Amino acid sequence: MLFDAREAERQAALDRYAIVDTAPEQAFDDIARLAATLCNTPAAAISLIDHDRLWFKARLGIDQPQLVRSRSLCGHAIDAPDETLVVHDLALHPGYAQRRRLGGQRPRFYAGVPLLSPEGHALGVVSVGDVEPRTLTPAQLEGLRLLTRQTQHLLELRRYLLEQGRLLSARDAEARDAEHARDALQRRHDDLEYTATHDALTGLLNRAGMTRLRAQAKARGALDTTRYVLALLDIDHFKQINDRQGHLFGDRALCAVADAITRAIRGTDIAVRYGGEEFLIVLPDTRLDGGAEIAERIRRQVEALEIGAMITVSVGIADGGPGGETPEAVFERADQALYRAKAMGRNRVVADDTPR
Ligand SMILES: Nc1nc2c(ncn2[C@@H]2O[C@H](COP(=O)(O)OP(=O)(O)OP(=O)(O)O)[C@@H](O)[C@H]2O)c(=O)[nH]1
Repeated sequence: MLFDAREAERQAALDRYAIVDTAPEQAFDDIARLAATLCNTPAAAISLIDHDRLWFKARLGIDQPQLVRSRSLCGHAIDAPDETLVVHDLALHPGYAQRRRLGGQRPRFYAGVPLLSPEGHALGVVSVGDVEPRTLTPAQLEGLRLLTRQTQHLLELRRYLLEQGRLLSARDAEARDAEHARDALQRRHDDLEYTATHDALTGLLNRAGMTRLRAQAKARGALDTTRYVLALLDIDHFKQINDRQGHLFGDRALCAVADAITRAIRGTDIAVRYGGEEFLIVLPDTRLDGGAEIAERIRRQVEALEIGAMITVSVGIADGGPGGETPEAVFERADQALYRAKAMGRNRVVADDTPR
């Protein structure tokens, strides 16, 4: 039971390196070659004890990529993790059931240094082997131990780099999530801003949108430095249309008028659904006669609409420009002109002619 718990901890320690069944790596291969050169043996290996097998991270002169754990010599690493095991002649130790083949021959000589984790768990063995019985000099044994220590450092470095890679990708994922959240928030903000500043029925700017636009320096500049025309457009007898044709038809008529306005103006002009059936059109860089032409074009287009009932509009226009009058005063004059258009019988454009 105690053994099971210790073995589980040992296996968990090995698993943290995520190294078993990975591809060969030059640094580990180099250490195995150094061990073979140092000890003058035809075989050397860096092996890891994984569940019921011994898996070679690096091997030189060994035919199989892994061994059955119970038939390997690795048990010594677990039984005596601080000791180097040297078996001068395996043939004299029938207990060591050696199935491993070294270049097709049976191994006779084995020396292995346990490979430990910083907490002292036996992860595997750095070993050398030969097909002849033999021994190692004290210097060779010491060298093998030093190479084992280097392997431990290499394992730690490898685990550290893996961990850093994992942390980096986690941070990248977090940054991506934050960016998505920011984008979603921005989209939500844009949606709310659009909803707040646009009329849901016609898609034109609403009064709040117009106010927001007026507050923008660019729009203020356009009205302060160039001549412009304000047009106030009102659908005639709209109450009657609603009463006779129903509210849904009334809504359709409002959309059709908004479309007619949008079709008649330029991209730099501004159309606003100002009230229920009242629209404000701002025509920057325009003189009164030009504004009257555009207003007349809209009026004709509305008159020509074929939506099931005749619709007409009355339009009052006034011009403004740099210096003197505020846009509010120009608006007031356009409103007066609209009033006169209504009074003169509707379905017409009236330009403000107040002497100034
Ligand atoms: N269907 C619909 N009707 C609206 C909407 N907003 C305002 N109205 C209606 O528009 C009508 C406006 O009526 P009035 O202000 O009396 O003006 P009018 O009937 O157009 O008369 P004149 O402007 O004098 O030609 C009212 O009946 C409102 O209920 C809307 O979004 N949809």
